[in-house]
Amino acid sequence: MTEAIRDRLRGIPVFAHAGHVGAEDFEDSGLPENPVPVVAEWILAAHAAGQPEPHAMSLCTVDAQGIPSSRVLLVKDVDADRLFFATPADSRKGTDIASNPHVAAHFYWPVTGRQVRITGTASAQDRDASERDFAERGRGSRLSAHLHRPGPLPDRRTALEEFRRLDALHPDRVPCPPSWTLYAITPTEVEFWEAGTDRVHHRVRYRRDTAGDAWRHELLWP
Ligand SMILES: Cc1cc2nc3c(=O)[nH]c(=O)nc-3n(C[C@H](O)[C@H](O)[C@H](O)COP(=O)(O)O)c2cc1C
Repeated sequence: MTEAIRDRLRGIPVFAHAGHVGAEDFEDSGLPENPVPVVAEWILAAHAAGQPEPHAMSLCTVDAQGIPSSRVLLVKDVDADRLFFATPADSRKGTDIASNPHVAAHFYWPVTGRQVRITGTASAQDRDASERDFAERGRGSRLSAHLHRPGPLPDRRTALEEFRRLDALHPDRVPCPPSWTLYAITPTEVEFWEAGTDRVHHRVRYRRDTAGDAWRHELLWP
């Protein structure tokens, strides 16, 4: 008889690769006032430690009926206050954000044993910013952005044929689809979590006060 799934799952090691990249330093060197640039630092630290796609985050949106859904997206930029991602505005996530801007984002980097959870609001950026983002994508990504269509796909061959048709149609410049949109997430809460020895993990939560311009932080029990 094969080993029960339950036993197999419970036998998988956890935090085996956590590198403790600056684990103790994060608290001891004094916590920064603004957590947003630290998210970028943690992405880059995970990249340096060999984490594949360290800039991939899950993004949870909520539809007009209050039903949540999540998916993985790549972070395109981080500035002092915001994280940026790009997607079609008429996608499920884009439609959700249009009716409810509240989002949750999440990163987990096994190689550094860290996670970051973010809550905030998402807003569409202007056409110029969206077209600039599109222009910097690779040719394959630019072409495949034109494959985004509402409704079901009859079969996979249809998508491959359409990709070849678009490739021939746009031998040089690939136009930016009108729905392609750069979004900014403005966090109101950011929680940093780092695996600690003996499972005494580190947790620091930042929240913006009601005025929205000052960050406050506190340590949380593991
Ligand atoms: C690693 C990874 C990165 C992704 N990056 C993006 C992205 O930057 N933009 C995007 O629209 N979809 C991206 N996707 C696909 C999305 O996860 C999702 O399937 C798609 O956007 C449709 O989502 P929706 O139907 O909820 O709107 C990525 C998927 C993975 C696994």
